Amino acid sequence: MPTILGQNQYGKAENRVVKITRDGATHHIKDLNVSVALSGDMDEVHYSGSNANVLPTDTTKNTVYAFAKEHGIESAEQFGIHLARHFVTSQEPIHRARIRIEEYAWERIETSGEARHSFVRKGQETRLTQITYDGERWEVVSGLKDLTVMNSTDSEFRGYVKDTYTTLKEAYDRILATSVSGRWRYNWTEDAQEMPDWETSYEQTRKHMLQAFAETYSLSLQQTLYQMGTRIIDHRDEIDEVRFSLPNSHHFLVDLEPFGLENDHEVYFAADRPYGLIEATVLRDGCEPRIPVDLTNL
Ligand SMILES: O=c1[nH]c(=O)c2[nH]c(=O)[nH]c2[nH]1
Repeated sequence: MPTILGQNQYGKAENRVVKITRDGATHHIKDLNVSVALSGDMDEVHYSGSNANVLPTDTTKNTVYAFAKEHGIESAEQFGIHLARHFVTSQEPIHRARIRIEEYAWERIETSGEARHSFVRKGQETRLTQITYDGERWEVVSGLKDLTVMNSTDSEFRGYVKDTYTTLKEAYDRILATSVSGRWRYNWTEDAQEMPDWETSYEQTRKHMLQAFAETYSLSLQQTLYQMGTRIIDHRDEIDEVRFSLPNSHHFLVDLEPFGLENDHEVYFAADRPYGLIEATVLRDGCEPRIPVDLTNL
């Protein structure tokens, strides 16, 4: 049966680009997911396998990252227009470019200090609680999940163990990003104490967690986690135990040198997996750990 080629397009999908613009101590962030689809004179690559008209999808990816540096990201629309025009006008066989962009919104975490490089993703988190009562004892464990936060500086990771399989380069200034899953256990007992104001307790616990994340100069995510837990225990008398499960959402600096561009901690590739997973409980001294080790069981 003879066949003919119908509509076709190709390109690199879901290029996760994070652009940090540093204005002194105030950083600005643009976080995009950019998909490129090109079409034009592409019959031959399908019919005979000739790649003579094919700009590699790998190149379309590099272009996204290089343009983030060269032209900046003022808006997703402006960035998409730039890219689409580039592919169609610079490559004769390419007649049409479709650039799809998802943009993730970030809000600044306000802190008491001068630094303005900490952000929380908008509209993401889910608040949780679990209440257990056996006729005698109450246990209230509350928490949250999917609270995504980022520090665009003030994070290092170095001085770690190096064995035969270690290739990781020491980081002196990296992005620290995570999606917080946390649970905290209340010490409330019916007879002994007035009931906490649960709404205020949640708001304040969340606030201390975010501020500790923002204000800790991080030597590891483990250290940041411990600071977040400690800040809660120190400020909230009604809480005896905090457990966190923190994925380390890796952001890799993109090598723009092959394009003659310097990347001074500006353009990052946001990887979704694999990720480090850092988990720990922080306890008020003398209290028993009761939050399960695996938070998915709660
Ligand atoms: O904060 C970190 N803690 C680690 O244990 C670790 N391991 C790693 O490869 N990167 C990091 N980062």
